Amino acid sequence: MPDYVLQTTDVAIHYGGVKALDGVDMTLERGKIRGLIGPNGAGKSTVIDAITGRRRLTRGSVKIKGEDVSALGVVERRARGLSRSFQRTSIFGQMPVRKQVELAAFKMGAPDPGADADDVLRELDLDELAEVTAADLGYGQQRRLDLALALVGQPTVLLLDEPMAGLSVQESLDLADHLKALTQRRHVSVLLVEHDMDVVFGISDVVTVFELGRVIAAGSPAEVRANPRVREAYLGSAA
Ligand SMILES: Nc1ncnc2c1ncn2[C@@H]1O[C@H](COP(=O)(O)OP(=O)(O)OP(=O)(O)O)[C@@H](O)[C@H]1O
Repeated sequence: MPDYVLQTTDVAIHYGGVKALDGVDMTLERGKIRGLIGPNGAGKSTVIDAITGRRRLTRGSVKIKGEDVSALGVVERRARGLSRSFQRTSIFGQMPVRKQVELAAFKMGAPDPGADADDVLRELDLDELAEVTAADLGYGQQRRLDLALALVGQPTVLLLDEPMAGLSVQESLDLADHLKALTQRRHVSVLLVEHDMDVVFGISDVVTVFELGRVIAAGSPAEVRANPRVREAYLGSAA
């Protein structure tokens, strides 16, 4: 049986009459990247909130490493190896880069927060900026700092909500390369919500396509690209 670090079964989140999610089955294998795509309002961010425990499920279950965590809160799920980044940056402007990464590592329970911070900063090419105040970083560097904050503490599963938002093409490709290398080196599994299709199809092992709160396709990037329903609903004839 595959080694699933994450599994959602029949997950539904309804807001009154709005079915933000309705019957989502999804898995994530260890060390793999699953890209989540779909039009605005399809339910991608809600899936992340369902997994982290930020939103209560109307129906269904979420498992981390085989354990049903549906009844657990955000902090308890974090302690089980779940980490996330946000669409909007979560950095503290006036604190130097290394200090806040070390603080995040400490909060995540890393045995040696300083060493963990140094490791992650090196892997993301931020080590030379360690003493710079975060507010003085360029936007692309701030997005890398966001990723560093989510990566410390050796999470098992990383949930990334539009990590490339606002980056130039070159910056996106650069961050994508780092992300791919990091998942392999750190054996972390990633759920990646991202509108940049070149990034999603370039680095994901598997891709899930959402529409109106439901999964309309899932498979390898090549399978998803070739799926007629996906081409019609989302990618357009040029895909
Ligand atoms: N708190 C809420 N109350 C009511 N409806 C909500 C709430 N949060 C989300 N929704 C609705 O749920 C649906 C899914 O929203 P969600 O933000 O998950 O989509 P998304 O795929 O992440 O979109 P985007 O790509 O624009 O970020 C939308 O119809 C949205 O309006």
